[in-house]
Amino acid sequence: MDIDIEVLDLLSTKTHVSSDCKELFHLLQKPHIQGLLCAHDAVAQKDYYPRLPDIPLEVDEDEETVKIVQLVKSNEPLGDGGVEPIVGATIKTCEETGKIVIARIMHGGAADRSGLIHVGDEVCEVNGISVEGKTPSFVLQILQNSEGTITFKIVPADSKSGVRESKVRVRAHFSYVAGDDPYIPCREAGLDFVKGDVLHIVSQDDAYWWQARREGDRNMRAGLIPSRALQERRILLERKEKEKDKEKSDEDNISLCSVPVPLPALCPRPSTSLHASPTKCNLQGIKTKKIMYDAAENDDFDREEVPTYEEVAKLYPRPGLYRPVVLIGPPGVGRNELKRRLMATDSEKYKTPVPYTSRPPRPGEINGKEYHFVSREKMEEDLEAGKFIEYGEYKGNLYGTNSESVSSLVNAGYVCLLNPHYQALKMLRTPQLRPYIIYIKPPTFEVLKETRNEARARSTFDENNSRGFTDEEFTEILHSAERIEFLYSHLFDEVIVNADLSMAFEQLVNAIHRVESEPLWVPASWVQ
Ligand SMILES: Nc1ncnc2c1ncn2[C@@H]1O[C@H](COP(=O)(O)OP(=O)(O)OP(=O)(O)O)[C@@H](O)[C@H]1O
Repeated sequence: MDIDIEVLDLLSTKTHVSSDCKELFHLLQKPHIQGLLCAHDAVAQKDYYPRLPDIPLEVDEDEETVKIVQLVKSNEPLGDGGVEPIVGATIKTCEETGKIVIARIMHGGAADRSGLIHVGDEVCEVNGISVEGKTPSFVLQILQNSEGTITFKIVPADSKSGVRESKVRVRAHFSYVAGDDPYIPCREAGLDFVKGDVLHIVSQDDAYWWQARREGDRNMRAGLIPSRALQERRILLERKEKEKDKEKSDEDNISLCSVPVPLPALCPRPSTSLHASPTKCNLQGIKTKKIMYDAAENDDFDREEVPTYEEVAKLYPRPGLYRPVVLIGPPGVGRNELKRRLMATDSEKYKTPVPYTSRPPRPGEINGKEYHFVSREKMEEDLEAGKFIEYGEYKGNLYGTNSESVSSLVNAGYVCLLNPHYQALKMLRTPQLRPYIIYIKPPTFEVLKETRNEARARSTFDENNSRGFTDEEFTEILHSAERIEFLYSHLFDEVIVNADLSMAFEQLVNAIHRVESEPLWVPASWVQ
């Protein structure tokens, strides 16, 4: 800084200076250059807080194996079972030797950034106080009572497992609050996240506690999260508990009232499916009613997957090759309306595949326009061969969407729009199709009723009459929504609440634009 002033003085006295000198004169007066020079001087003169004490010279016996490390106390964890955060590491008593050792280094924390402390290092002294034979809480007490820098005397672990950062990214399928977790070894070291967050897993060394950062988070320090194995165990345990509670309450109910009281049917349920997945073949504005699927609700507790984390990677958009857009939602929520509007904006961009049916064509129907008409035998053969991404039976006829119809639209450069029954989701979510799944969610009962009645919306529950929705049907939409969310919310890429139709449509257009133009997270297996 002194030199800066000197140079400025010198230049200011000159009357004729070159353009370079003028520029230098100008630059040296800039506040950020002066700030930089001041910072340089402060570091060079060790003029900063806290001032590190001199390293003790009386290092004993085996100098080779002892390390003196000084760290500045900060708000990062050094704990054993949830004590005050201090330097970004946790300690424990080694079961074999009884000595205090470093149990875990938090990625990006002070200890990690120093590069001087490693897992397994033995802590001999803290601030000159021997901790031999002491407990971790004794060490923590010293740390809690100390100010500024902390000096550790450490015996390095024999084999320092070079902690290399993994590149794994996962999408969390559950939300986590470390503060509410009674099992986390150090609450302050935990990382909170919400369902859908993408996490960068930096260490999976511990079987139960991984270290992770939220993707895009500027905080360099990683936090502890439950490992997949731990979370799976928890979910299964929770489910068991719930089942037990349910059984118990059922037993109680039976003892109170031995005759089961049937619940009033909310709306007539149509026939049950031949196979799992249903289809909705409403194309190019042709309203053909086909509620034909499994109305049984036993899929509610039939979720064989335990959704914890899903490994993801970025998929970069490829010009001219668009990912199919799948609209999922409860029947009646407005998926067809949104799809219709989209196709109306640009019929040369958005297409929907023509479904197949074993039903004979009706007068005026053209093969390949409303449907591809095929024999039942042919359709059954193709179903058997797994050629359909969704299919079902309605009034004795088979209906379905052939996967080839989807891929030929995609390969021809169209944005392929699909609004299948939700049970078809798993079949659709493949590395070949790479769909972008948008869940169309109903708003609250009041808003649903108000918006639909205001717009004179037509009920989709009664194929024989054009009439408005009934209250029971609105309730049914919300009930189906709950089931879909329970079963499949971990598969949604995006959620759009269809309250105000034009707002929902705008969100849909924006979502499709994102899919076309931005790299997005997808299951890692899709990009390998
Ligand atoms: N946000 C909205 N506000 C008002 N009316 C809406 C809204 N969204 C959809 N509708 C109307 O609700 C009715 C049902 O919509 P649509 O046919 O799109 O339902 P769907 O989800 O395709 O149901 P299904 O799968 O049973 O055919 C239509 O009359 C549609 O215009």
